[in-house]
Amino acid sequence: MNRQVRVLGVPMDLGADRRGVDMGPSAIRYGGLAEQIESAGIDCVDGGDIHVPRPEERDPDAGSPTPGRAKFFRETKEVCEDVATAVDATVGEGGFPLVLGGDHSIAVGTLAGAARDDEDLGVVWFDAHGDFNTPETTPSGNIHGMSLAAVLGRGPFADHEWAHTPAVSEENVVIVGLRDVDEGERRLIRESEATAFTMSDIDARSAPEVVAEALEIATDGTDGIHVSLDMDWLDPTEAPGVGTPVRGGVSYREAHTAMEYVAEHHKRLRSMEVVEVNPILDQHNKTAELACELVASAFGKRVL
Ligand SMILES: NC(=[NH2+])NCCC[C@H](N)C(=O)O
Ligand SMILES: [Mn+2]
Ligand SMILES: [Mn+2]
Repeated sequence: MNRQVRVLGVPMDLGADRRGVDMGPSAIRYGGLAEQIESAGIDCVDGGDIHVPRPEERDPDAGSPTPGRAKFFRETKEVCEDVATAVDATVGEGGFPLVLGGDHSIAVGTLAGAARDDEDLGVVWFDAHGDFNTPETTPSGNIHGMSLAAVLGRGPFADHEWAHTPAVSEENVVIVGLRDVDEGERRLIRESEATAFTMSDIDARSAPEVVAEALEIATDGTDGIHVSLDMDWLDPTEAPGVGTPVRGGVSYREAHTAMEYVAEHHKRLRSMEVVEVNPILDQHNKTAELACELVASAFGKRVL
């Protein structure tokens, strides 16, 4: 990577059921983010945090297209618009936005800000989950389980300009590491043109092979790629500090190798986010520290 990295914290917990994920950005900074990025030989500045409404300022049903089925819709929109503005400015100045969550709903803002009207953007979504629910299919009403569907303009998100990012086409979207999918969400993923590599694919073919293909799909015919790293992609033994852990995730080494492959595409890399770190559920900040290490690998840090 040859650009200056600008760190942007988003202490967002509106899109998730588990309070504590709002402390993710501090935990990641405290876990040594700046040092790790600098050890990869990359210049880094901290752009501070985006404001997230306090609990007493929130209304769970305001603005939701289906009341109760997309909780904190209005507040999520406001935060994502601010994230988009900051990411857009960073990209515009030739910097590289690294967005720290917070829950995965912030991806809506990151992608809106990273995208450019006349360009196509590829997305690699490292996650145990598809985040492909819509307000019609969600079992929880939590927007972090809908963020990818929102970006793609699925269901009622089609009518919401802040969420739907037309620069991202389904054929350039790849989910990697899928192992927990809801009933209605399964149908949406199957019918979509997005590619989903499950943990079974990784078992059968190896993580490096699957990740290499995912990057190929996301870069093929696009002008840049966004990498979205949900820490629950990893096995909970490595990353216990997440709100929705699922057994059977990738190992520590597989995750590093994947990020090393990401680094090989540094010229196409437009933006990255690391989400779902919840220090309240963590063990001695292990998950946040791992997040910092993985970022360094994605930015080119190597063993030798
Ligand atoms: N970004 C995440 N951790 N998403 C978890 C989503 C869980 C579940 N599929 C839901 O819709 O609520
Ligand atoms: Mn996710
Ligand atoms: Mn997840």
